[in-house]
Parts: sequence; structure tokens; C-alpha cells
Amino acid sequence: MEIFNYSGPDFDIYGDQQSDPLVLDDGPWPAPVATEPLDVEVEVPGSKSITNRELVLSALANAPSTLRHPLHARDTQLMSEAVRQLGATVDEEDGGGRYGPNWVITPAEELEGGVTIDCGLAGNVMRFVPPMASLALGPVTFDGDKAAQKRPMSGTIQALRDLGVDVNDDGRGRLPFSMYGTGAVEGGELEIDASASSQFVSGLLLSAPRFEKGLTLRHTGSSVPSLPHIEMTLESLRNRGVDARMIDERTWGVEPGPISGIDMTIEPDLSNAAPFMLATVVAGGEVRIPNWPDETTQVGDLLREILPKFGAQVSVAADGLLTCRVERGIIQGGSFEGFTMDFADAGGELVPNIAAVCAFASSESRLTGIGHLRGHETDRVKALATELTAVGSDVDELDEALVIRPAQLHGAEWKCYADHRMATSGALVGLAVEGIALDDVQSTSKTLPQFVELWEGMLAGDTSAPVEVDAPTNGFLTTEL
Ligand SMILES: O=C(O)C1=C[C@@H](OP(=O)(O)O)[C@@H](O)[C@H](O)C1
Ligand SMILES: C=C(OP(=O)(O)O)C(=O)O
Repeated sequence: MEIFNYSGPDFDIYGDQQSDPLVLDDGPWPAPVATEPLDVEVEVPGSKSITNRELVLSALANAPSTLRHPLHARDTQLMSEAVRQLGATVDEEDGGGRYGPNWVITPAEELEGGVTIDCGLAGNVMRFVPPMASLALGPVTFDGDKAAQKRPMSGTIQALRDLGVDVNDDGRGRLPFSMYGTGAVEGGELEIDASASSQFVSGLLLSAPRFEKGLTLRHTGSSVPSLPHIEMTLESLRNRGVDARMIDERTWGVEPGPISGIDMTIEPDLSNAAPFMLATVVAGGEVRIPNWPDETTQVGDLLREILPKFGAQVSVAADGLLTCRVERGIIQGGSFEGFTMDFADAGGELVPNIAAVCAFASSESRLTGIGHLRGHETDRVKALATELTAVGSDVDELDEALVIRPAQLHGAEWKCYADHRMATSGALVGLAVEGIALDDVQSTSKTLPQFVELWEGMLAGDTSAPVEVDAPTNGFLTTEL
């Protein structure tokens, strides 16, 4: 394993991204230990997945759109920069949101090529923007962080070729690659192997209304992970007047037609509610999350079913205030039994935090169906096994599963591998274990730049302090697995 030292300039969210392996010179972040039960409200910023879908659809629409309370984090800044580069205008407008301005997006008359898109480490950018770029005239190059160059891209690259787009890559099915858009795509019927990522499907469906014949997309591989995210894509299209539907478990259809402009409020990111809700299992007490949606396609909604497995009581009031309560957390001598849960279809975003808290269970836990997490920001199966083992946990890393048995945990450095969810997982372990230090807590800026402020506020019982919106934004690869 290598550690790199950072000596370059700070990352500028609207400027050039620094894609080399870096370490911020702040040093490791000592994860705070909880000393008393929690009693706090935590307002979670907007959903990454919804914000990014709406940025793409707004840029492809036939009229301007207003996105209220969008997520302002590295992944959405990269997406907004990508749609700008392809010709859309993204303006800021004060919407009174706590975490930054609204976005008003005016679509381009015609999408323009001749640009290089930085995907950072954002799966959404690397899988959603290339199909959009096939509608632009001219060459478009895609690149990203070193860690991003390991993420699967063959589903997108092969699909573009099958749609008649000229793509140049080095044959590895990874970033970087270049493509040459001719300004139009015929579309029609297409087969794809999306077993490595549902985002291959979502990316194609988002641009499909602008294909001459729309798209009938059929998945040919084993199973597609993260099905709720595909439902989210279909729903986003339908909200803009597009005829988009699931034909069967592995086939989706989008009719050609206009994408209308929209004025909408982005839901809070429920996957980012996970560390705060799970904190009650470790520290005991109560965490309240406002604005929990009544109905949603976000996988994070599964937390309402998962937290009770940890002994938590979860309820949502009529005004959308979710309450998650644990009478006796781990630090008060409480306990909960391990469990088995399959994450093949949904919940991959939640697994790292869940695995971390399973390390405190009184019996074995088995988290199965998680092979596709090996292609996420890092190989999350290996990273979790490595870091949990480093703090004393008894973990088996299987091909597609983690088995976690009770053990005495101890302090150690917790490596984040540029992965926001590895960082929040280390913070969860640190609530009950002294001496956990995260090597790269800044990796949380991928989707939650306010993480440190909110986490420390949670422990102090008050998260109302103003938080820096333009927090340093990274995705810096500090340590390789
Ligand atoms: O469509 C989306 O917004 C996402 C789909 C999922 O990807 P995979 O299908 O690659 O797991 C999820 O893990 C990712 O965080 C966001
Ligand atoms: C897998 C994730 O991100 P991405 O959108 O980069 O795939 C995630 O946020 O957990």
C-alpha cells in the first residue's frame, strides 16, 4: 500500500480538478467518541442521484428548469460542470436553502462537443453523460480520478458503439475514452450487460427520449444491481412527460419525444441519513431527520426496515419528521443480534455503514449479494474487510458477501480509499472505540461536504450552526487497496 503526500493547491469545485493521488495536509481526523445518548435533529442535504438525473434531464429539456435544494457536493458540481460544458447554462438563485442555492438550468439549443469531461469519481457522471454526449456534435473525452479509472465502464462503451457512436478507448472498458458525437442517434432496440452497474441502464434511458426511435433496452447478463435506481430514472422521465416504463424485470422502454422543463424540490439524500440513523445504535438516544419523503424511489428508504434489525424504533410523522430511537446503545451496554440480509437488488449504498455497525453485534451477520460493490468508489467488500479487521473485528471476505462475527474492537487508523461511505463507516466505529483516526475524512465531500460539522454537531446535540457550502471538495485517492 502506498501513501502519497499532498502539497498542491486546494481543489476548486468550479475549476480544474486535481486527479492525482493526494492527501490533504490536515492529517488524520480523530473520530469523536460518543459519551451520552443522542438527542438531535439532522437536516440531510439533497439527494445525489435525484440532483444528477435532474441536471441531465434539464440540459436535454425543451424549456428551463429550476431545481430547489439540490445537492452541492463534488458529484453534483462535476455533473453541473459537465452539462455546462456540453452547452447548457446553470445559474444559481437563492432559494433560502440551508446547503446552498437553487439551480436554474437553461438547455442548449444544440449540444456542443469539443470538450473534456472530468468525471472525478462520480459513477453518475461517467455513466450518464456519455449517452448525452452522443447527441452533441464533435469529440468528447471522458476522464476522472485514478480510482475512477478502475470502475467498470464497458456497459456504457459497448452500448454507445452498438448505437453507432465512434468510441476510442484502450480496450479495457474503463476511463479514459473519447467519443465522437454526430449530433443525432437513431436508437431503437439495444442489448446491454448491466450486471456491473444499474447506472449503465439509467444513463441510456435518460438520453433516450432524444433518440430518433427512442430506446428499448434489454439487459442480457446475470442480475442488474440497484433496481430502485432504475425506477428512479423512469420516474424522473415520467415527471417530465416522457413515456418511460419497465417492460419486464430486464427490459425498459422509452418513447421518443420532448422532455419538459420542471420546477421541483430535491428530496433529502436518504442514503446520507444512514450514518446519522445508525449512530443511535452505537450511542443510544434519538436522531430526527426532517423532510423524509412520503413516497420515494430512493434506496435509503429501506433504512426504515433495516434499523429495527438493530433494535431501533423508527417512525415518520405526518409532517415528514423521521425519528430513529434506541433505548440502550452499545456505549450504554445495549446489544443487538447479528442478521443476514441480501443486498443484490438494492441498498448497496447502505452496506458500508451497516457492515460497520454489524461489528458491534452479539452474533454473526452475513451481508450477501454485494459483489457489485467491488466496482464502487473502491472495492468496498475488500476495503470493509481490511479496515474492520484492522480495528479488531472478525471478518470473512467472500466473493459476494461479508461475514462479520463479534470481537473486541480497538483503535487504529481507518483508511477511506477516497470513498465517502468508507469514511462515514469509520466514524460510526469511532463512536464507541477510542483511537479511530480517518486518513481522509475529506472524501465525504463526494456527496456530503458538511459531514464533519454535522457529525460533531450531532454529538453536541445541535446541528444548527451554519455550515460551509463550498467545503474543500476532493475524492483524493490517499491509499490504494
Ligand atoms: O443511479 C444512481 O444514481 C446510482 C446507482 C447505484 O449504482 P450501481 O448500480 O453501480 O450500484 C448506486 O450504488 C449509486 O450510488 C447511485
Ligand atoms: C456507489 C456510489 O456512488 P457512485 O454514484 O459514484 O456510483 C455511492 O454513492 O455509494
